[in-house]
Amino acid sequence: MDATPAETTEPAFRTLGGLRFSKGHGTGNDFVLIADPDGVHTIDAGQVAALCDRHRGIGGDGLIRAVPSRYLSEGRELLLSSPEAEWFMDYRNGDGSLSEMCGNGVRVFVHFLRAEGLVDLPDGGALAIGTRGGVKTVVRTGDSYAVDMGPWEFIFPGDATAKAMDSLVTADGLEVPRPALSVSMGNPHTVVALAELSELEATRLYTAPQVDPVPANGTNVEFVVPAEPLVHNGIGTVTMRVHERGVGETQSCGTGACAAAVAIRHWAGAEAPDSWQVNVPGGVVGVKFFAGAGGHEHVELSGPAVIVATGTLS
Ligand SMILES: N[C@@H](CCC[C@H](N)C(=O)O)C(=O)O
Repeated sequence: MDATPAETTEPAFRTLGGLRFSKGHGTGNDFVLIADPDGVHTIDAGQVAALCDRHRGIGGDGLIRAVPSRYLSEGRELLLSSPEAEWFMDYRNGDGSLSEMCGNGVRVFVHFLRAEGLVDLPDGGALAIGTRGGVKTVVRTGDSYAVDMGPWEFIFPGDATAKAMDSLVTADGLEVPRPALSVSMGNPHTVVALAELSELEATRLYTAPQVDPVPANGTNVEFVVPAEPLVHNGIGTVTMRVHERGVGETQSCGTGACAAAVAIRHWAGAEAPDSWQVNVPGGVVGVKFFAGAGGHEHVELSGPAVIVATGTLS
């Protein structure tokens, strides 16, 4: 019987051979990172999915290409009003789809730019980053980063102050559909409150939760349990699990943590604090609300960033 010679290179990687990559994460939300200072590496959706494959690729929840903003049409548009946003975070989900924003990703992105020697950011310094969700300013404290994520908004129209929910979510392990609130952080989120940690543990996220009505471009779904008591020393605490659009269940989601804090603060009413701790399976991130430019309330996300490896694609 003739033996078929074994392939030594995954087909999707062939045109990427020799490309350097890093692997990094923010509270367990992990990314393949590629520096493209000359704007020459087009990585298509199939290649992103192959690189992010956990069995046959490097493995990651998403892929981030670091490219000067001037090489992308979206970046050039941002440069008109924010010339300081020299670097653009070209983010893809693990299935190759685009998302407007990634909160853990932007922290890891800045850490990667530093590690590659592409920026010099002193402790306490700030860096403006172009993203498909607009320009985000990132402030460094050691190897932790705080990101001005900009304003939040409810996705579905209606009386914002009166509404407690605007959709229903069904997931394996939860007996009845649960009320939820859909919040945009540039990308879409639907936040479901559960009463007990045991319910959060019982929720199975191998398959995508069903959301009705679903936001126009799909949604990330966050399941959250408020701490008891909710507020301690002026800080609110919630525990969260997330099913991400274009990925599946992840260890953490920065924009999801912001959306979770928005929803829980809204449900808690006037006495709710502006500072939040969000516990996720991969660690802890901080969320703060503050008065931003133009009289809009902004959300700040803070947390660590880690680079674990660098290598070269075969
Ligand atoms: N994990 C990210 C969000 C990544 C994008 C998301 N899957 C989407 O499609 O919107 C984060 O940390 O914010």
